[in-house]
Amino acid sequence: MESFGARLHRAVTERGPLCVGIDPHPGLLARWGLSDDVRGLDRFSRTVVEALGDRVAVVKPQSAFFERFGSQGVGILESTIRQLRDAGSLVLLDVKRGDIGSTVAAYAAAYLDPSSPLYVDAVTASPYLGVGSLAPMFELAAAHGGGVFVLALTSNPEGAAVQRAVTADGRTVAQTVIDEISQLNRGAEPLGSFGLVVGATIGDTGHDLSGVNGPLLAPGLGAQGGTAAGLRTVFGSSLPSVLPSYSREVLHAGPDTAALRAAAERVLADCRAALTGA
Ligand SMILES: O=c1ccn([C@@H]2O[C@H](COP(=O)(O)O)[C@@H](O)[C@H]2O)c(=O)[nH]1
Repeated sequence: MESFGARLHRAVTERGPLCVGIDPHPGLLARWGLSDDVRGLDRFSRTVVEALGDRVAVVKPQSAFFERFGSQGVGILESTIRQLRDAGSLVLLDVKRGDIGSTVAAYAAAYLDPSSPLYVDAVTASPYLGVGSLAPMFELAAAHGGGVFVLALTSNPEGAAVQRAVTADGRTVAQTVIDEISQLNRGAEPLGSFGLVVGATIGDTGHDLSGVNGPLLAPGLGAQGGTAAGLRTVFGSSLPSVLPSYSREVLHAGPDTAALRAAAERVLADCRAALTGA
């Protein structure tokens, strides 16, 4: 079974370092001339898949925007996941799950077991019940070639108070998360399957990401004020592991598929330049 890290490495090599989110905000549905209901949600998601599914390395549906329509919305999420897989992009479900270990095992079964209707390539997870509580997710991901991206230093301003608090051993909470994920990726080639979420908005915080050996998902670009040029300040020598993530910045260009593709190409060019220094 090929690992998620290896599959991600290949996707980024072939398609470029870019993740685009599917975030059907009510305002975006209106901007696209769509109704704020399941029909609008379905049209929105299909349009993004049609425009980007065959060219972007990773697509990240934001589960919240599907869940708000109940079971029908979750049904559309399931079909969006299938369409993305058929189109060839990796699917990272942004669902930020976390709980006691026995419940995490059920979340793992929901998203990382190939027999589940919501099976995806990778999920986002919250470490605030302890990184160890996520072990069932890490185990199922490893067994089936999946990935898990754990929140470390999030893009929102409120995150710092918790994530940068200093623990008894002098490390920040975020650094303890970073170090535990680094352990999981030890020796993995070409890239570990366990990633971290580090916002593109946070500036230079002095955290040590050098040992992660896994993907660093960088949301916060565009609408939240982060810039491709600023990635160097946030990630320093870890830039080659960064997977930049945009949602509204690209989605604002829709519903025209050519315009969505052009927006994705523009941000990808910015990111390539920022990540390679070219
Ligand atoms: O630290 C984080 C973690 C996750 N997100 C999610 O990414 C997208 C960002 O959307 P934009 O429109 O590009 O701002 C969204 O789904 C967030 O829930 C994040 O922003 N920051």
